[in-house]
Amino acid sequence: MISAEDWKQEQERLELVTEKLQARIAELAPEVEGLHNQAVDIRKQFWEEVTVNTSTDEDFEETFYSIRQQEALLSERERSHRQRVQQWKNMKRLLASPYFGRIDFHEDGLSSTEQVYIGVSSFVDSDGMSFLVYDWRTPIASMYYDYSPGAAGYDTPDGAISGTMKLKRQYQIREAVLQNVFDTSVTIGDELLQQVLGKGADNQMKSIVATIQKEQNAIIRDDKNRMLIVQGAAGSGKTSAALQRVAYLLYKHRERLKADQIVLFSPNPMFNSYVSTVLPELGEENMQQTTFQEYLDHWLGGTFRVEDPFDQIEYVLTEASSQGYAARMKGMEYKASADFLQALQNYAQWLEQQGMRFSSIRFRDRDLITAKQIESTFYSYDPSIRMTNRIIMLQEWLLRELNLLESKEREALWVQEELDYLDKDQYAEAYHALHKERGVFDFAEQYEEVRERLDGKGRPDEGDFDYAEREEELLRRMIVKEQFKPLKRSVKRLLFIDMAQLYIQLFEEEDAYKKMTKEAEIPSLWPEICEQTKEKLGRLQLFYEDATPYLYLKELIEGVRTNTEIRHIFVDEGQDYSMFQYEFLKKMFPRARMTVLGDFGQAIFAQATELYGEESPLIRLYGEAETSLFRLVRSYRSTREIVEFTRSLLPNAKEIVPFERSGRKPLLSKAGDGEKRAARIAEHLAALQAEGFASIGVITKTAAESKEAYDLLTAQGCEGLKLVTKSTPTFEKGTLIIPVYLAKGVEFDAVLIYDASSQTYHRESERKLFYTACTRAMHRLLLYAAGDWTPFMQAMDKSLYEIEQ
Ligand SMILES: Nc1ncnc2c1ncn2[C@@H]1O[C@H](COP(=O)(O)OP(=O)(O)OP(=O)(O)O)[C@@H](O)[C@H]1O
Repeated sequence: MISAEDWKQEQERLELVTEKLQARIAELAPEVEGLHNQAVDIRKQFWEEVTVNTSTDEDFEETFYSIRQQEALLSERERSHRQRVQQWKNMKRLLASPYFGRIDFHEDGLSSTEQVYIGVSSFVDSDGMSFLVYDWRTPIASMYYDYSPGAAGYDTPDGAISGTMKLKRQYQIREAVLQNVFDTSVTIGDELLQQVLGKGADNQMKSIVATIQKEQNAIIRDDKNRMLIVQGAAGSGKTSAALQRVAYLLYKHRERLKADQIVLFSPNPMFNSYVSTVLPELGEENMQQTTFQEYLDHWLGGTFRVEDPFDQIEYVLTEASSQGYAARMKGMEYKASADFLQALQNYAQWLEQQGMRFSSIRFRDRDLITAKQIESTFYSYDPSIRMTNRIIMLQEWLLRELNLLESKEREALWVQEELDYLDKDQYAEAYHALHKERGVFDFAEQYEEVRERLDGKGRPDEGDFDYAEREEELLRRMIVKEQFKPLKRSVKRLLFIDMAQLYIQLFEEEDAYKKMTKEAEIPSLWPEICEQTKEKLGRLQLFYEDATPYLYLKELIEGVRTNTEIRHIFVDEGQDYSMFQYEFLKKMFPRARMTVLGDFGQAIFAQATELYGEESPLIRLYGEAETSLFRLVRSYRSTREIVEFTRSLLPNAKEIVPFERSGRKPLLSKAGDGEKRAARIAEHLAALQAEGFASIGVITKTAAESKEAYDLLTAQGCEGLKLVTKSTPTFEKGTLIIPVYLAKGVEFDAVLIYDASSQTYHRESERKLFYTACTRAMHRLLLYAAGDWTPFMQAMDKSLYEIEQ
């Protein structure tokens, strides 16, 4: 706490700033309102002000300029209106809590010390010079996060500034009333952070600007490289850092970066809703949010039913005893590997010489252009021309061929028959269309007449012109054209490439595969992998592990449909993406920088990628020189007791440092099975709710287990339970029953592990799954089992938990 004198001064300053804010808001209000009306008026009057006259060229030009002028006026007004509205909104947001921090900084070489108050937005006094509040993203404010009192400094576009920080202070201000003031010496926020972290979980993530830690600040502000990779322990603030980073980038590059040029790839749709309020809370618009699955569906959904990662993981977790399991697992591993990536690149090269698969272009049960013809035309092109360019040449050739075939087709018998059978309506429709073309006839007629008069001689084809004949010809043309349309459309969409066969063709016996891929390594169980892959594709379905390689191959052949608008992509839970997916994102968004955040300790999907260290292939994506690497080891989410418990579940997690916040040790409860366990859980749920925990997660391994838990607990009289499935759209507060793979990235006040027995979690591959489930807990962790505890806990130091019999 600070001295009474200091408190008084702070209170006075807060009152002063509040008054000034109110004055500014009052000043802006009518202007904001007025500007809005003005803009609306201009829009309304737009066409009245503009005189549209196109009778002569000059009139046309005048009209054109008058429209342009009005447009410019309107857009200038709208821009200024937007700016004022933004300012006004910022002031309104500041009003309740104008700042959360202050540093007193004495810059070397200057005589005075500046008091720098820091808040979510800047507020400049009416002199236009003095900053009453600095935006947390300004360079000077970075010292608040990076230094303790003493020597300090910051970078500006004009160079580094150094000096001495004389004071560092934190504030809690609510509804413009000073609640708490802390002076901090060592790290910021310990006191404030304690309070923030001690609170209950919410169904929406919160911004952390008041308590950003130094190591997180480095991630937020790093703007050097093309690629930024963060490996961070569970609860170390990766998602939080990512979102504040978006806000920082939007501020730093506000002249050229807009929120819709940033895309966040989320682990599931529910996560989108979980993080969607952070940026608006900071006064920024939300970036675009999507999942990789949405993306796959967009490109492949028209052709295949693509399995989603949740069905894939359900298979992994529940089908161990089914036939073909080992091969499928091996296939998943291989299809996500760098080896397979290389094999596909080699395959695409091989296809440049031979082996392309095309589909014949068929029309009325016959081949118009055969696959063979297409293939030989393709391979007749100069082999030094790139594959994708040759495909374009081929496409153009096909369109030309189709035009020729179309005109020949007009004489076909079926056209005559169609003509004969045109019913009244069809004929009227055709006639109507014809009418438009008739203008051309009339013009030709007039032309001939004029020419005749000028030349003073008869028309050479006089008498020959048979209108009925021309009409029939036009009708024939229309009929054929209509029928050729879908053919041309499919050529434009490159459907003459038999992509499915091209992918299937890879899954041949070993020798063939090696030949096509420059001797790629072959995984064990290859024949079975081939069988499974072909069988699935045959049913127009794709395994999740095949979807990205398939799309990747498609792009190698057809060329990439790039998106050059996007400047930043963020990948959260980045350990769950394969190198294929990264290569793909890189190709898709050629002008974007990438931020990847993840935790290899939580890699639960088959396609996992190591993010950090020598093992990480991700560093090669843009090269070491273009990559910044960060590691976060302090965990903020859970109490010390929970972190100590969870970190001993993983062999390499000893380095994880808990934030000093204490709570109860995890509780292991042996309550028996089925109803007995449900009764015990129901008891615990009631007790936790009575203690005030509003967000509770009963975490299960699979969807089936979730359903079972839901039914048994409901039968015990538990009310208001929410069963979460992969199609649950939003994350809600309350008591959720949720499979662990859907709880990625989110957190609960209390977590109950529905079944922590050795029967449920025993395979080594399930260790990370179990770890992920336990690390969702902020304040309480309770685990249940009927028989033996999972082997992951058996070697654990007994002092790390309590037991309830
Ligand atoms: N500097 C901070 N100040 C206040 N709260 C913080 C800070 N850093 C992290 N937290 C809190 O810690 C919790 C975990 O943060 P977050 O979800 O960003 O971690 P994560 O690394 O993405 O976790 P996971 O890997 O488990 O998904 C959140 O409640 C977040 O608000």
